[in-house]
Amino acid sequence: MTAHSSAVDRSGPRDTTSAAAARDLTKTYGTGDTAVPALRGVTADFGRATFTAVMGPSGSGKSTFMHCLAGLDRPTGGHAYIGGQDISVLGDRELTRVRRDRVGFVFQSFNLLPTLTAEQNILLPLDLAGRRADPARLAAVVGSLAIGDRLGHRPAELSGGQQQRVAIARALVTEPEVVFADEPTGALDSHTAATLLSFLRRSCRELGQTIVMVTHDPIAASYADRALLLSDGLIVDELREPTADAVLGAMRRLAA
Ligand SMILES: Nc1ncnc2c1ncn2[C@@H]1O[C@H](COP(=O)(O)OP(=O)(O)OP(=O)(O)O)[C@@H](O)[C@H]1O
Repeated sequence: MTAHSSAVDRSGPRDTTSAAAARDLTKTYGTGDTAVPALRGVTADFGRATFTAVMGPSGSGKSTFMHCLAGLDRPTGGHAYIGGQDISVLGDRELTRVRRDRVGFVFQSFNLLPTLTAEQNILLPLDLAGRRADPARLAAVVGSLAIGDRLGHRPAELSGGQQQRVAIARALVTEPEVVFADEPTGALDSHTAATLLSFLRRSCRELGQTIVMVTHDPIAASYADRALLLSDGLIVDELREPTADAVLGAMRRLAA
């Protein structure tokens, strides 16, 4: 069975236009007495051009969920789909290609290469894939992130917020099916974080980018279209157009 045909079998996402999807995803670390069930059957759809925040208490499985969905880690059971393709059945080389060509990543620590300029960092994933940048896409991403006047600078010459904007541009320029962001504002002050979250929201609206963001911060989650709440390896709540207060209330109910 090819990876493509497996995406339309009965266990596949009902809505094959989803940018990403999870079906009954499970992940257990370790075995026997030391086994830790980090995901216990997570099903979710991430529609195209939507911005979802994944929230939950520490240890609830947020990072594990993102890693399994993005092909950074392998689930123990269930299926993860990127653009309708079941990535849980892929071999290592195919999975590497999916991560390189179809997924973008933004991490708390920016992960820029210090010896490269901002522009070289942004174009690095395309260079590694032997692809050329679509000039219109590059201009749209750079314009949306307002970093046009910083392209010749190296990371050390940029503020934290500017570095994270470069990292977001690097994630967006390949036109990935989905961008996964893990605590993208965790290392930034609140004002810089707000600017960055506005950029993420705009990239969703203006560039049609699908974004899945793991965060602890109810204010960060309020920039998303939807917040999924994880607890003990399961999705236990979903908030549409979440406000920071609504997210805080849902988190408090969870803690209680
Ligand atoms: N490599 C690992 N080996 C063993 N257990 C792990 C591993 N990674 C995560 N876990 C466990 O799996 C559970 C979920 O962890 P995960 O990091 O996904 O949670 P999280 O919600 O992202 O937490 P945090 O908000 O603290 O980052 C926790 O109980 C954690 O201790």
